[in-house]
Amino acid sequence: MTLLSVGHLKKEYRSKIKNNTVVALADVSFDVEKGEFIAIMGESGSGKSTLLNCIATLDKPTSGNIALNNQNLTQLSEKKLAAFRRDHLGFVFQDFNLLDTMSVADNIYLPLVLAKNTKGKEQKLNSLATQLGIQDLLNKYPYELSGGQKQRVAIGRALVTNPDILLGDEPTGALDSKNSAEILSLFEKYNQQQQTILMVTHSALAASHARRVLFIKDGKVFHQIYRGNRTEQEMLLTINDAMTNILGGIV
Ligand SMILES: Nc1ncnc2c1ncn2[C@@H]1O[C@H](COP(=O)(O)OP(=O)(O)OP(=O)(O)O)[C@@H](O)[C@H]1O
Repeated sequence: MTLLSVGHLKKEYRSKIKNNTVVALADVSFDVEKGEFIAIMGESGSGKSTLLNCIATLDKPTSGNIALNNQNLTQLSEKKLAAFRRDHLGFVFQDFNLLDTMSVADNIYLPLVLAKNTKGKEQKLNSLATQLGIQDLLNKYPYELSGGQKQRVAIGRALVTNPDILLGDEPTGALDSKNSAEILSLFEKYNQQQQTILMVTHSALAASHARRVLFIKDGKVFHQIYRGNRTEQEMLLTINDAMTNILGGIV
């Protein structure tokens, strides 16, 4: 079943000062099936974050369509978009974006509180905390945590509303290799439970955990690799080959 459909997406940024235009996305089209785990790769400036921000409804495309569950997001009002983000999307960022003035538990509760949907919140928190291995951190504050711990909390906050899709912008970008591996195996675990995930990354190693990798170049989807039956190691080699042969090795 198609969950997300991106059609002929174009995004131009106009510079008011220099009066020039940057085409961040020229013509991007792809579909995401429910339960997929997709990594988006491309060299710096290729438009990965722009694409993710348009899907996240944080940025407006110049033209084209984005539909989630057949609902066209490019036509929703600002007010409806805020509710849409809250109810349907989960976000994980490179720099965690936790609120330092709130405990770990309250950070995870926050999306439920904003949605006025706090029924059963303790049970949801406890279940996530067990899966994420953060039971002992719930009364701590984000500034007391390591990067890996912060990202596990951020995943809890992203998933507490059962979002249709989990969006990650370089979710392992600020982590060392051990913590990156832990976060990626959590992504894989949730994906095995049918959580749809779309993640932007520079890292071939991170992308090798995904089931499909899309390469963005010249503002378009230039190439894609399905993992199929490849092991992570085989997928990593395939991604590295693609980066060398197709993108010139500069992702
Ligand atoms: N708000 C903005 N105003 C003007 N130009 C922008 C803006 N945001 C992005 N751009 C330009 O759009 C292009 C794509 O940027 P984007 O951040 O999406 O790339 P990226 O692939 O995520 O890069 P990186 O990997 O370095 O984060 C770049 O040329 C960038 O300079």
